[in-house]
Amino acid sequence: MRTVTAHTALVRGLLDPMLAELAQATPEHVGIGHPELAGRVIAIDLTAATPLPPFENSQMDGYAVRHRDLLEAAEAAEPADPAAARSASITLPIGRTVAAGDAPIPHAPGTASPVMTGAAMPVGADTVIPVERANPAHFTELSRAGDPEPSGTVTFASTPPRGEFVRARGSDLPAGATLLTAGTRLTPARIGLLAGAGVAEVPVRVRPRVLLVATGDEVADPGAIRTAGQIHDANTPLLAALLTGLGAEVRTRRTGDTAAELQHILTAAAESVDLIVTSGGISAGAYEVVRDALTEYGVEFAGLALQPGGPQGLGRWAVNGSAVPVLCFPGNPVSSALSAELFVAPALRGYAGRPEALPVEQRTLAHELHSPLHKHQVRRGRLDADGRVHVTAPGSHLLADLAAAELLAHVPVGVEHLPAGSPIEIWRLHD
Ligand SMILES: Nc1nc2c(c(=O)[nH]1)N[C@H]1C(S)=C(S)[C@@H](COP(=O)(O)OP(=O)(O)OC[C@H]3O[C@@H](n4cnc5c(N)ncnc54)[C@H](O)[C@@H]3O)O[C@H]1N2
Ligand code: MOO
Repeated sequence: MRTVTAHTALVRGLLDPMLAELAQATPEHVGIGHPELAGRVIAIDLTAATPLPPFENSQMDGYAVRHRDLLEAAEAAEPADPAAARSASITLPIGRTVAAGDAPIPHAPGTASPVMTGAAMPVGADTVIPVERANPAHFTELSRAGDPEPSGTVTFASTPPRGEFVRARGSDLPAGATLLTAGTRLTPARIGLLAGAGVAEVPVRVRPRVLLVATGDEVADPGAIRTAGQIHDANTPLLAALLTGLGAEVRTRRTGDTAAELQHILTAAAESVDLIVTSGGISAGAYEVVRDALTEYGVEFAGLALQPGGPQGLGRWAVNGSAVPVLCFPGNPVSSALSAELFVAPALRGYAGRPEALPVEQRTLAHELHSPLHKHQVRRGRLDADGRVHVTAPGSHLLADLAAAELLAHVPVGVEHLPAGSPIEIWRLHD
C-alpha cells in the first residue's frame, strides 16, 4: 500500500508545475468594485501612482489656523509670562470656509478658516482646532469661495501643538511605494487600499479551471431519482463548493458507468481545463467506469494506507496533444471530500496566497477509539466544552457527521487503539 506522504508527493508533482505555469499566465483584470475580487490573488507587484492621502487635509471639523498666529496673539496677550501665554485665550477673525471636495484655497494669515473633515487644508494654515474646542463650540459663519466676506470672530482657550489634526500628504503611503506584491491574496482591506490608491482594474492571477466528473449509474440529479437503488449526487455539489472556495473555477459533468462516454467527456473538456477530478468508479467492483476508461491512457490506480480515501487514481489525460492532470477520488462522499482536502486543497491554498495547511492542534481524546493498524485514519469530530476531542463513526458514507464536524482527527499508521485521554492531532475545519 502506498503511504499518504508518497501519494501527496506524486499529486504535488502534477499540480505544482501546472499552478506555477498559471501564476505566470497573462493576468485577468477584474474591476475594483467587482464582488468576485475578494479572495483573488495579485498577479504582479502594484505601486502607488500618487501619495496617499493625495493632499494635505483636515482630520476634524474645526478651524484651520497658522500656528505662528496663535503664538503671536498669545504673546501679545501675556507679554511678560511665556507659561501664561501658552494657556492664554486667543481670538481670531473667521476666514474662508473649505468643505470636503472643495479645491484648496489660500488661508488668509491671522484668521481661522472653518474646515471640514477630509477638506484640503487651506494653503498656509498648518494646524486644526476641532470646533468643539472653540468658543462658540459650533460654526457661526460659513463663507465659501464666492460668498460674501466673513465678518465674525472665534476664540480658542489655548494654543494646541503645531500640526495637530492635519493629515499629511503621503502619510499613509508615499508615491511609488509598494501597494501589494504579486501573490498577495485580496482581503477586503487590501481591496480598500487599491481603491483608495485609484486602481480601477486589478491584475489578478487566473483561476485554475477544474472539471469535476461524478460517475455512477446510481447517481441522480436532485429530485431526479426514478428507481429504487438510485441516490442523489452529493459529491458534485460538495466538491464544487469545496474547490470553488479554494479559488478554482469549477465546471461539472456527470456520467454513468459507460467508459466511452466518460472518455468522450474528458476529451471534449481537456483543452479548456487545468485539472480533471473524478469521483467514483475506481475500486474493486465489476463496473468501475473511471478505472476502465482511464487505465488505457496511463492513469494509474493505487491503494493508499488511508481510511477513508483508500483507493486513488492519478495521472494525465493525454489526448490530442493535451496532458491535463487527472485525480480520481473514491465515490463515497466523505472519501472524496477528504481526498480533496488532503491532496488538492494545500496546493490551491498556496496558489491563492493562503497558508497551505489547516490549523493544526494537539488535543486529548475524550473517549477511546479503534483504527485499522496499517492505515492512517482520518476521523471527523468536535471539541467538547473542556476542549477534548469526540469523533464520530468511521463510515465514509456518513455525510451528516461530516456536515457537523469541526475538526479532522488523525490516527497514524501503526496505531490500532487509542484509550480515552490519549493525545491526538487535529486539523480545524472551516478556516
Ligand atoms: N471489494 C472491495 N470493495 C470496496 C473496496 C475494496 O477495497 N474492495 N474499497 C471500498 C472503499 S474504501 C471505497 S472508498 C469505495 C470506493 O469505490 P469507488 O471509488 O469505486 O466508488 P463507487 O463504487 O462508485 O461509489 C462508492 C459509494 O459512493 C457512492 N457514491 C458514488 N458517487 C456518489 C455521488 N456523486 N454522490 C453520492 N454518493 C456517491 C456510491 O453509491 C457508493 O455507495 O469502494 C469500496 N468498496
Ligand atoms: O477508503 Mo474508503 O474511502 O474508506 O470509504
